[in-house]
Amino acid sequence: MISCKDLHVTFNRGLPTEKLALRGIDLTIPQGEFVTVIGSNGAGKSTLLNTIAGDIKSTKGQILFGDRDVTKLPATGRTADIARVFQDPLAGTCGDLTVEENMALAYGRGQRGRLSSALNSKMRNVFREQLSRLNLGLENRLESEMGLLSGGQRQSVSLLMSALQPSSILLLDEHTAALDPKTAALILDITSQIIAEKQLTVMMVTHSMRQALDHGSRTIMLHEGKIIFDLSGEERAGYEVKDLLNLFAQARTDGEELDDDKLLLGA
Ligand SMILES: Nc1ncnc2c1ncn2[C@@H]1O[C@H](COP(=O)(O)OP(=O)(O)OP(=O)(O)O)[C@@H](O)[C@H]1O
Repeated sequence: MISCKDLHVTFNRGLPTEKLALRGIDLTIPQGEFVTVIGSNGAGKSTLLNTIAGDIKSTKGQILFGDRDVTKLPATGRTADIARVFQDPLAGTCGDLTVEENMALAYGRGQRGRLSSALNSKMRNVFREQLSRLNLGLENRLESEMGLLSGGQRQSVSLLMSALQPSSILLLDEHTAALDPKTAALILDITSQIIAEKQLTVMMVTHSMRQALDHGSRTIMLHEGKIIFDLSGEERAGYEVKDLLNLFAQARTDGEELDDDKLLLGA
């Protein structure tokens, strides 16, 4: 479970460039729930994920994993709980290492205290089996340098690496945005399979309202550092993209319109 209580983040505090990026986020995600996160540019989506991961320090409020208060814990103290996949396929893997070496690093996280990062045939079999799920032929490229793979192939491996880790939380920050539509669909499919198999608690940021409604069981929308709606259950099941746009319009009492082309075009 992830709980954020009155979470605030201010960048450049006290400077003319001060920016209130999160303004009191109250959010509880039970273990095993898959939440999609939408919002216009600069709404605070990445800041929220990065603060939960410990890369950004909150200025006020609390973050709990289950009943454990992790607010003051640095990112390194949270890596056992969290797996992440980023928008940039280069961000989650090491280009100079081979596919199997990258996967061994993720696998090693789950086997602490053992000589698990030394590659052996059992591990290679696990990696081959995982990679064959992708139907990209990567099970035959264990010894290829990661840097030689395409963006989509690399993102697929990042995702499988998150499944090899022992973590219970998966944070996906627009992880299909840089991919072509066919590869993006494949990655989303594998994402859903991994989430279901591991019963992960998931936050997936997306600019596509359609994707946000089609995946997971709950959708939140951020705007100017606040959650402006939180949809789940039957209400969400009957929603279409136009309904999300209407909700956004209703939440903006000042009549402001959504002017994020990416969000709208990615409908
Ligand atoms: N390190 C930083 N220093 C100063 N301001 C920052 C920093 N990181 C983010 N911001 C600002 O905080 C606000 C929220 O940014 P954030 O990246 O979380 O938005 P986002 O919803 O992920 O947007 P996008 O969809 O464009 O990626 C923005 O105004 C952004 O410019």
